[in-house]
Formats: sequence, structure tokens, C-alpha cells
Amino acid sequence: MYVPEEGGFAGDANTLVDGKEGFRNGSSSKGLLNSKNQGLKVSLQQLNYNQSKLALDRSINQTVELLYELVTENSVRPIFYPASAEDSNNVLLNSRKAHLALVRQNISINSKSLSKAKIDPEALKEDDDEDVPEFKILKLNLKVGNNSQNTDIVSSLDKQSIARLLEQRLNQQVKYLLNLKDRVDDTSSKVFVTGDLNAGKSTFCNALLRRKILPEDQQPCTSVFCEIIDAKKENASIEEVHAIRIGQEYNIRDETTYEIHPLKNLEDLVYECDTYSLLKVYVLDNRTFQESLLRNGVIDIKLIDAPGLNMDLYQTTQVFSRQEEIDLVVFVVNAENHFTLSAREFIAAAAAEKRYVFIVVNRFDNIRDKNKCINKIMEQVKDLSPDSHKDAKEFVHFVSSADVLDGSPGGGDGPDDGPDDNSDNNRNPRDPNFDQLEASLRKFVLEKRAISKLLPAKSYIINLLNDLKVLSTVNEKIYAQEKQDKLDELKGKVAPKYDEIMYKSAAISDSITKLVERTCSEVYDLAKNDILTTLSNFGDHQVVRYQGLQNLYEYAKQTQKVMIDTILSSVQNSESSAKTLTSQRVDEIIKFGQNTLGEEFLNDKVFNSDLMFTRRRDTIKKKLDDLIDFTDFFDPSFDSMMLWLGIPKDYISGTRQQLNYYNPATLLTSIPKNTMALKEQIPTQLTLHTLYSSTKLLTTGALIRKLYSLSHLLKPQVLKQIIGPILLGVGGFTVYYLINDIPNAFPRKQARKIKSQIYEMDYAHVNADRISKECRQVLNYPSRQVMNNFQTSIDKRNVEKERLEKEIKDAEISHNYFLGLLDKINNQREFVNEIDLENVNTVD
Ligand SMILES: Nc1nc2c(ncn2[C@@H]2O[C@H](COP(=O)(O)OP(=O)(O)OP(=O)(O)O)[C@@H](O)[C@H]2O)c(=O)[nH]1
Repeated sequence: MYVPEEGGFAGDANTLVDGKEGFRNGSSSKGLLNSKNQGLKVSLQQLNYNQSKLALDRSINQTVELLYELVTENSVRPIFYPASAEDSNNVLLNSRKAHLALVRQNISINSKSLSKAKIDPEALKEDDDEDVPEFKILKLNLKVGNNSQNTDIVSSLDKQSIARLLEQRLNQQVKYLLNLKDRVDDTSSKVFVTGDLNAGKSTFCNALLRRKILPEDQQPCTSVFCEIIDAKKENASIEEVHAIRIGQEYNIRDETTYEIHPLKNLEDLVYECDTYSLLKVYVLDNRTFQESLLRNGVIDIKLIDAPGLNMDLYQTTQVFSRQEEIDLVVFVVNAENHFTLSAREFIAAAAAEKRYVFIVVNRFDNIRDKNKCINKIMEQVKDLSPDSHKDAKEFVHFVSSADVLDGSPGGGDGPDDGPDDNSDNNRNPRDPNFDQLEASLRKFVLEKRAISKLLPAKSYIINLLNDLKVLSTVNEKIYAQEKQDKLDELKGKVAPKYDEIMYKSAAISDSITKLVERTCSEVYDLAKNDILTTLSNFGDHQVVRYQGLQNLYEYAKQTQKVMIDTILSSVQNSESSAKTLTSQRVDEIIKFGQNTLGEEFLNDKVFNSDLMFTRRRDTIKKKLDDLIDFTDFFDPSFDSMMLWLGIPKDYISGTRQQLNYYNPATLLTSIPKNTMALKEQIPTQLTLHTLYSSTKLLTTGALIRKLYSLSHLLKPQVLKQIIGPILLGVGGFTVYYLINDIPNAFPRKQARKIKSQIYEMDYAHVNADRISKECRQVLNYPSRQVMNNFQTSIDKRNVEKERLEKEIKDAEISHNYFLGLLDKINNQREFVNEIDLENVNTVD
């Protein structure tokens, strides 16, 4: 403990003075032994300190790696951030309550995605209710400084915007950690004196220096940061001010980077916040190492007098942003005003890394009811900085800084009032509280250096890792849940729907194909039969009326035309029945689609059967040889002659059969050898008609035979005489028969001619094929329409399926990533927690 009256530390002389053991020199041998032991102890502590420093450096590097990893992950798959919708004024200290609210209440409210992921806040609560971590560092409340008008807008942002904010925050942390590393490695300590406007910060700094260096004023004055540095060590013992312009990078060896002013100019310079960003105030403190805080012989201490917190937003932001560069915060609060909102916010922000904040309750002399003031302040400190409250004797001080210099002879206005004078004279012996404060400050900065210098870094890393743990836990749970939800959705809804539509599509495609095939072959058969039947009916009868030999050519032409037209009309008939059938089938196909796809089926095309078969049917007329030949009019035949003779048609056909049966050749080859054989050859049961026919034929046969035998009897002379008239008779009969047969012969012959040409052309097949092909073409449209609709539906479901599958994959990747990250974070936390600083009280 530093005892100002003694000018040294009582009982714990473990502070080095410029590398040597300090301020008590025992002359006895016991003292020498003690001194050796002490040296050993200090060396050991130094070793521990260095090890802790290295460990912290390492963990900073690893935490930076984790942050980079998170930033990358966040850019690929936005990280869920449980934004707080609570009034951020109430969560200044990132209280447990605030965190619970954050995790339990807002998780499903604020993020659309979170609510989509259907996170059960209760599920999160169950986990470690007692040990619910808090967002101390990664809190995104977008509040700047003490602007109470600023509302928390994070809760109203979408996932992407929050992800971007988070990315910024993570990148800031990287920067912060790198600064922290510099601070850990830096052998000097920066003591940051801040507090509300007019709280007496400058007066307090002056009191520490025992000199009126910084201007004190009842009006707000310090608006530029003043860094008070030991001139002896850093500026060749020259007392002066280096005023650094805004935006300028300070380099003590480059005079162009600053302006040099005498100390007395500080009165004016501190107001020039529009010109200068920092005033480096080099002062000499010629007091003893034991008395001087700046020149303590142990480490370089820089005292920073900051502008009042509630001066303006810019200054306040500046003060807040200095956090990352400073090792120790001395917060000066006006005993008359207690903690303002800005003060609370500043201490809350500092708590992210600094477990201990020196709280100087200044202007205590003005307080009448001192106990009441103490109680009230302590109550507030308990909330604001619990660790400082726990060790209040060391960290909370009620003082009157103005009295320190006021009571000193000469007012402490120059460096020479230093060590050579009696330093006790520079203090007001009536303010032991200030002595206590000074001693605690020295002890904390110089002796408990591991705590004052390294602990903030450790606390910061731990807090950051805790935040990362919260973030990872929340994300791990969300992604696990999201993966499960999406899997359920895929398996329960999307995949079955997809399979169903695929199955239906295949089935419908099959049905449609079969229907089209059936229709086409039906149409083909119908058309072919129709044409062939029409053809087969030709030739049996006259198709136009015969109007005598004088109109023979017209008769022939018309017969020919009617025959061709009949064929064409049969083709037409086939086409129109094909149209009707196709139309029905188109409706059937469309119904397939409508019945299966319902509203999804888009029937934007109207089928118009009138448009079918509008092309020229065929070129039959052109192809047929329509030249009428003389022979076309004659077609002598047994049948026609019989018909001409007036024998009924059915009788003629029966007779022809008999003729075939009994024709001479047949008869000759089948003459029975004997009567028995003949008897066998005669049918046992003969119809009357047959018998009748046979009798007639036999009569005719006998007649011919008679004629034949008669011809043997006829002598050539006789023949010569009768042949002429016979031939004339037969010729006349034939001519007469032929002329009379013309009306039947022509259609018969023409029919044969047309038939043979048509068969040659394969006309029936060609037309039936053409008609069925057109039907197929027409049916292909609705078929394609239905199948396209199916494809659209399949595509839609496939897109949905693929989207889900991708989301599941992403959720799985994220889930695994956060599981892995949690592992790394936990390892890192363990590692940092194991850095034991409390037991390392050493100096560089
Ligand atoms: N009674 C009393 N007055 C004090 C004490 N400390 C400072 N003052 C007075 O309070 C006023 C403000 O002091 P400063 O030191 O200028 O306060 P500050 O916090 O530095 O002010 P800004 O830099 O402008 O924010 C001055 O008039 C001081 O004399 C104290 O302990 N007791």
C-alpha cells in the first residue's frame, strides 16, 4: 500500500524503480537476503506476466481468426442475430434480464427468418437458465453516444440488413482486438480521465500532477483531448504542447505533423476542437518516483484528460471510441449531480472489457450530507460496475480535487516544486481521501499491472467469446431446427407432391399416347374401309342414266366423273368422321389435364376442328387416266350377256359355278371309270335349284355336243352354203349384244380401270394414312399442352424441391459450422480463462 506520508509502499515493496527494487533500502544482511528473495520473486512474476501476455496475444490472434471465419460465413449464409426490441436504455449494462428478453422474447418476434424457423423460445430457455450469457460486445442497438432520441432500430431490420450490421460489428471487433494486442504489447499505460462536463476532470489531473497545467473553468472548457506525458522520457525534458491537427498522424520526430506551443497556450488550445484532435502535453514532474505518477520509474504512464461526456455528440462519440486504446478508466463524477445517462452508458460500454473502473466522486467538499451521498453513489456503482463496487475501497473515492492544490504552498505552478522541495508541502494533508485514491491508483497501475493492463484484454476476449458463444448457440439451434423443419416439409409435403406429379405425368402421358394411337388407327381403318367399300360397289350398275348412242361420250364422261366424285366424297366422309372423333378425343385429352392438375392447368388454346383437312385433299383426278378409249365401251362377258338376255343375276352366279364345275376340262379329268364311281360323284342331296340348273346345263351341253356331232355330218359343200348366213347371224347377234351392253359395259370397265389405278396408287391407304396423320398432328397439340402443363407443374415442384434441398444443405452446413465453431470457442474460452492474472502482480 502506497503511503503518501511515507512516500512509499508499506508492507509490499515489490515495485521496481527503473528496473531496480525501489524505494526502501535495508542496510542489514537480513535486508540483503530479503532483497535477493524479492528480486527472485519479481523475476518470477515478470516471467508469469510475460507468459500471460503471450497467451493473451495468442488468444487475440485466434479470436481474430474466429471473427474472420464468422464474417465469411455471414457473407455466404447470413447469421441469425437475435435483435433486442427492448428499450435499450434499460439494457445499458447488458443485464441478464436483457439477455433473457433477448433470447426468449425477441428471437421469434424480430427476425422473419427466426419466426419462419419456428424457434421455440422456451427451448432456448431450458438450456442453461442459470448461466445465460449476455451480448456485451456484439450488441447491435445502433445507439450512438448519449443520444437518447435514438431508438433501437435493429429489431425492425430484416435478416440481410442485420447480417450486414453484424458484419460491420465483427469487423470492428477485429480492429478492436488488433488495437488490444498493441495495448497488451505496449509497455506504457494509458490512464483515461473522463466524466461529465465540469465534473472536475482537469482539476483532478492537475491534482495528480500537483501542478496547474490544465485549464480549469466553471464553464465547459476542455474540448480537445489532452494527453499528459513525461517530458523527461519522451521529449528531451522540454515542456511544451504538441497540437495535432484533425486528420493528422502524429509523429514526434516529424515536426510537420504537429504544432508546438508553450504550456501556457493550453488555456486557449483546449477550446480548439475544430482544429485539433489531440494535444500532447509534455510536462516535467520532478517529484520523486514514489510521488510522481507520470515519472514513477516503473512504467510510462500517460494521463488523458478527455472532454466532458455530454459536451456534444461528436465529442461524446470520440470519448466512447477511445475505449479501445486505454488501459484504465478514471471516471470523474460530480458528487452534486451523481451519474448522468451518458455516464451510465460510458461505464456500461467500458464494462465490456474493464472489470474495474476507478470512480472519483469529485467536489465532495460541496456535499453537506456526505453519508447520504456516499450511499446513493455506492448504490449506483453497484449496478454500473459490480467489480469496482466489490472492491470499493480501492476503486471508489470521494474527494475534493480542488483542495489538493489550493492547500499547497505556491499553488503547484511549476516543475521545480518537485522532488527537491519537500513534496509533502504540495499536498493538502487534510484530504486523506485523495491520498488513498492516489495510492490505489499507483498500486493498480504499477503493481497490479497484470490486472490493470492485461485483465481488460482478457475480460474483453472472454466477453467477446461469450457473445460468440451466444451467437453460435442460437444459430446452431436455429439451423438444427430449420434443417428439421425443412426436412419435414420436404419429406411430408414437397417430395410426395413431386413424386405424385411425376407418377401422374407418366401415367397421363401413357394414356394420352394410347388414346392418340387408338384414335389414329380407328381413323385409318374407317377411312380405308370407306374408300374400299365405295370402290367395291362400282361397276355393278350404271351410275348415270344412259341416253342413247348419240350421247355416248357424255355418258362416258359423266360416268367417269360420278365415279371419281364418289370416291372423293367417301374420302370427305372419312375426313368428317375423323374430325368428329378427333374433336372428342381432344376434349378427352384436355380433361385428363384438367382432372389431374385442377386449377394449375392452363387451357389457353381453343381447338377448332373446322381447320382440319383444309389442305387440298388429293390429286386423284390428275393422277387417273381419264382418257376414254373405244374399247372402254365393250366388255363382253358371260354374265353380262346373261343379264342382257334377261336371266336373273343370282341365277347367273349359280350357273357360273356350275359351269366351272362342269367345264369340259374338269369333266375330262374327272370322268368316272365306272357307274359306281359316277354314282359316288353325284351329290347325294341336290337342291332343286341345282338340279334345275344341272338339267339346263346338261341340255346345253347336249346341244353343243349335238352341234359338234352335227358338224361331222356336215359336208364341206353344205358348210360352204350355210356358214355365211350363220356367221352373219352370229355377228349380227354379237354386234347387237355389244351395242346394247354399252351402258353396263362402260361403267364396268371404267370401274375396273379406276380400281386398278387406285389399287396401283394405294389410294385407300394413302388417304387413310393422310387422314390419320393429320388427326395425330392435331391430337399432338392438346397432348403437348397437357404434357407442358405437367412439365410446368413438375418444374415448379422441382424448383421448390431443389430450393428446399439447398436450404436443408445450407442449414446442415451452418449447423455443423456452428457446432464446430462452438467447439473452437469453448476451447478458446478455456484457454483464456486459464490465464491467471489475479495472482500475477508484476511489472515489465
Ligand atoms: N468545490 C470544488 N470545486 C471543484 C472541485 N474540482 C473542480 N472544481 C471546480 O469545478 C469547475 C470545473 O472544473 P474543471 O476541472 O474545469 O472541470 P472539467 O471536468 O475538466 O470540465 P470540462 O473539461 O469543461 O468538462 C472549476 O471551476 C473547478 O474549480 C472540487 O473538488 N471542489
